[in-house]
Amino acid sequence: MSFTRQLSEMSASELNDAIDDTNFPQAHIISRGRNNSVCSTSSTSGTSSLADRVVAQPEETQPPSSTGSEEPAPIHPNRPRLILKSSTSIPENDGHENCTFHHDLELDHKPPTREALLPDMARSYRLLLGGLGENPDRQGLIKTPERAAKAMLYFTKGYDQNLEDVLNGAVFDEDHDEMVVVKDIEMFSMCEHHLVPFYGKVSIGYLPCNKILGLSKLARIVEIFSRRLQVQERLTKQIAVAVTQAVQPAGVAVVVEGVHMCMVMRGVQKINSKTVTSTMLGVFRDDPKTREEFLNLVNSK
Ligand SMILES: Nc1nc2c(ncn2[C@@H]2O[C@H](COP(=O)(O)OP(=O)(O)OP(=O)(O)O)[C@@H](O)[C@H]2O)c(=O)[nH]1
Ligand SMILES: [Zn+2]
Repeated sequence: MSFTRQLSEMSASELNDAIDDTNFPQAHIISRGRNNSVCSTSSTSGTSSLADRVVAQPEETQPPSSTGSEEPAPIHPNRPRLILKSSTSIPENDGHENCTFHHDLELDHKPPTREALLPDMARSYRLLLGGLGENPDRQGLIKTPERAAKAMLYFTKGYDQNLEDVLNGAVFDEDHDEMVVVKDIEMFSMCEHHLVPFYGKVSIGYLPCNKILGLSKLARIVEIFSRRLQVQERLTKQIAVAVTQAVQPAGVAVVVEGVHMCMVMRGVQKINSKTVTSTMLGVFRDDPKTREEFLNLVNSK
């Protein structure tokens, strides 16, 4: 079973199940604003040494490895590698492992590509225009159904992507044991309740265990999961789980700050409110110093 398929199929509760109980995400509130992504590496010193901030787990409490003996021994034996539980609840591959659209939305049809959906989608938009009392045949609207269908496919193009392809092998063996943070990654997503956008920024940190990830791949992971119909909480968790699957680090931290247009343009109409969600796994959850170091880096100018 490919790890890509596991993630694409997971509901929020399945993601929770996949994360070892000791690493269940906690919520933190932060607020700040910056536009550009910044990659930071931080050295640990003095009282915040690596040994201090790692909470070593006794052998018997280690989460079971999904790959068994294939896991390389960590360079730092007292740093537990964060490994997802084997996803026994995930059904076996039925030959549609790349068809994440099918799996995420639990639809019956199995389109060979999502582009094949365009004609039906365009017809639906044409009906919608009629429903609005518009004339879909007037000059300005004649191509609108097709344009809107293409736009919607773009907004949800993450359904066409999978983690393995996106990583493209850019996982490197490296004896680096300090925190890596890529912050302020722009994010555009679609609220699954109202089909209107929410947007904002994502900050990701991880503590490597012998493996590092190509930096751009963190932003690409954000794209995989933000370009779908989403809720912010699930998006946050999926990003953290994907980073865990990619490099099995000692810990992963993800903070997402989002503005939901369903709360701005309609409904409660609160134009200044922001939603902040976080997922803290491994040492980021267990060790307050590590979490604080991450949040300081995320909040620094
Ligand atoms: N938890 C969560 N809720 C979301 C997200 N995006 C939208 N929502 C909420 O989904 C809820 C849907 O509530 P409903 O009462 O069914 O729909 P509604 O009548 O349009 O609700 P209002 O937005 O309050 O007008 C609203 O409270 C939205 O704010 C999200 O990413 N996470
Ligand atoms: Zn909404």
